[in-house]
Amino acid sequence: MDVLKILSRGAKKSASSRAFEFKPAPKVQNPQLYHDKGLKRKRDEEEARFGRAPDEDEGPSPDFFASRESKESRPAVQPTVITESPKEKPKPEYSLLDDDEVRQILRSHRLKFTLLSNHEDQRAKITKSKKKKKEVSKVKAKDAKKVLFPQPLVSFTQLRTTWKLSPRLEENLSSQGYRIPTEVQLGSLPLLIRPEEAIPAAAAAELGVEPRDGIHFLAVAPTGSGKTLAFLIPAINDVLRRRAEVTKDRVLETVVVVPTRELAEQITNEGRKLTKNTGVKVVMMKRGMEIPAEGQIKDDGNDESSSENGADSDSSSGSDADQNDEIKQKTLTNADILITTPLLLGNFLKSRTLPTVRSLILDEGDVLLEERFLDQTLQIWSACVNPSLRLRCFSATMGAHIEELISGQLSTRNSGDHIIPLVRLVVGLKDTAVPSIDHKLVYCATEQGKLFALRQILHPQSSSASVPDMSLPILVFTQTIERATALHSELKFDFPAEAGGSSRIAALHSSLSDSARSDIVRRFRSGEIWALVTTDILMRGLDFRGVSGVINYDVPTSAAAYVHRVGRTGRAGGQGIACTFYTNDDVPYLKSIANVISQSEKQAGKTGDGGVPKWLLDSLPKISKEDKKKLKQRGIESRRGNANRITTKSAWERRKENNRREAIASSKKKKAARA
Ligand SMILES: Nc1ncnc2c1ncn2[C@@H]1O[C@H](COP(=O)(O)OP(=O)(O)OP(=O)(O)O)[C@@H](O)[C@H]1O
Repeated sequence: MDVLKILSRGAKKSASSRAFEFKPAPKVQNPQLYHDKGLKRKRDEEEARFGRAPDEDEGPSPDFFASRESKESRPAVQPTVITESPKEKPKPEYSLLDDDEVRQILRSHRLKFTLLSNHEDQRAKITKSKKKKKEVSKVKAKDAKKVLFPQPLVSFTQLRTTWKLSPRLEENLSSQGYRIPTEVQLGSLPLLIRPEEAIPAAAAAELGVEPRDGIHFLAVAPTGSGKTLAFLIPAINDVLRRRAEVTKDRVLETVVVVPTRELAEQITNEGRKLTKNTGVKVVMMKRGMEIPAEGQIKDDGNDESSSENGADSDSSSGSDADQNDEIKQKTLTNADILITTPLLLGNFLKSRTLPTVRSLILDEGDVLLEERFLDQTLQIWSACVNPSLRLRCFSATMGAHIEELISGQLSTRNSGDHIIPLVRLVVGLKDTAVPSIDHKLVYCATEQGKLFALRQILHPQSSSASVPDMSLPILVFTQTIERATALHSELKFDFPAEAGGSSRIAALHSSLSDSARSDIVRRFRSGEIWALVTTDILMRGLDFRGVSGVINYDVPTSAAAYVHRVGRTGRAGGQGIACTFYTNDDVPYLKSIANVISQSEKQAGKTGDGGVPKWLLDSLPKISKEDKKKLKQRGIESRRGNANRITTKSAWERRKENNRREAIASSKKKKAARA
């Protein structure tokens, strides 16, 4: 093994490996996936036009978020109050893009908005007519008319000037280094912050919708395209806006549901950065936590966004305070925004309701509405009984059945004639594509061949045509916990002591304790761990900025799983490589993955055979629906309970080899020191 080669790819500086530098993630110049140069010029003009503060002679614009002093020193301004009657709606005091400009921007960024039906009668009509094949095309034609062209966000500065975002929130965004909105942010933010302005009145009237009371929203956008900010910014702004307009009391306003605790932790951290000095509190749901009933805890006026669980903040004086203390001892979550997994909140809820929640966000919504989480997600949804509840659902993949389920659920919640529109945004041409990265399919004759190929990637000794050149850190996905553990044991002693030894590799799966999982994620983020072996537990939503590559040691069990796994690299416009090993056992199931690769390359405008040669794509067999389902549930059958096939040597042999290696290294060191 070429130790020097390994060391030169080193990670975090440590006492033992001071000489090795962690290879930084490539700088992201532009977080957008789709933009053409012609349009960029156009957008620069837009930025010049909208990215400035309003001129004085334009008159003051209403500012709900201005500090008390500045509000007092200004002449009284009538805020843009959302009035009851649509006729009385005041005109916005800023100019918006005209229809042609909007269409041009949306098209060139490949953003498509559709108004979906969530009205019982309409849905019934569509279902009925879908049965009659002849009428399907009519329905499609009718649907095509429901394309929307809402105002896009041309720059983050425009959030403040045009969309009246809280200045503190805007400051926090800016201090985090966000400059240019990504496509999904460009499309969603105006619509989620001020739908009544983002959808032109004429278009709303033509489509028969009234966005004044908000919209339900479904967004499908590539992995790593910034969906988290697209839902967090409006959620935080809603809290600030309510505090400025209605009441300062802290109530649980938004619930964000995500499939794993790692993702909950990540979103909570992101939320806390954005809410710094705003007084908005983002809390991650933990075991044993309770949510206070409305009015149980009064707002203490502190900025608690940095406290761990909300139970340890100072309280106000008097009897309320005593009562609060008592309640807080039971670790109540005194939160504005709660981030949770379905199980944690579901366990707390039982038959309770969440009457104050106005916004339910399902991040990775498709998986939350699939069999595994469906009951708990619907339980949470039903507990959100506030008539103003708005659903926001985000993912990189979204099957048609999930959209059906959402619109069906919404139609059962409609009350009277007042129907809240359901808008879908799709970024890119197809959701089953990851255009931002290089995809490689690598054939291995045997399971041992996979191990050999992985070792070649981890420790390149000679250039090999069969495996791509990948730099560390990498994520390695296996099919089961047993296989992740076995692969980790196999590779544990591969890194020499000078490079940090076995501490450079770890395995993360659901059998570990919460604290062990958090610790591994932390060490992987910091660059201490160079190769993380895991299961599908880490495939969704996790944002490890430095990850330069993903290896599918075991083939993913669906096209969606492929999209999410490989999407852990090449994020925010960065580059990455995804390498998928396959053996003869995988060939019958490879078609859907090969299709994703081919689709991704098409979207990225790549020509040639690239990751999947045409002959392979054409020759792969199609898989039946039944087999697809079975594969998703159980994985490749021959790999189940067969973790031992991963190893080539016994643990005893590996340990012996490692000891010998370490002894040689230390004697070399001693010799060098003596010389
Ligand atoms: N406007 C922006 N400019 C630069 N970087 C951004 C921008 N928006 C988000 N990012 C960064 O992009 C990365 C990916 O964002 P995020 O995790 O929200 O992606 P995602 O779309 O939710 O991905 P996934 O589908 O995998 O969950 C993060 O590191 C985030 O900080």
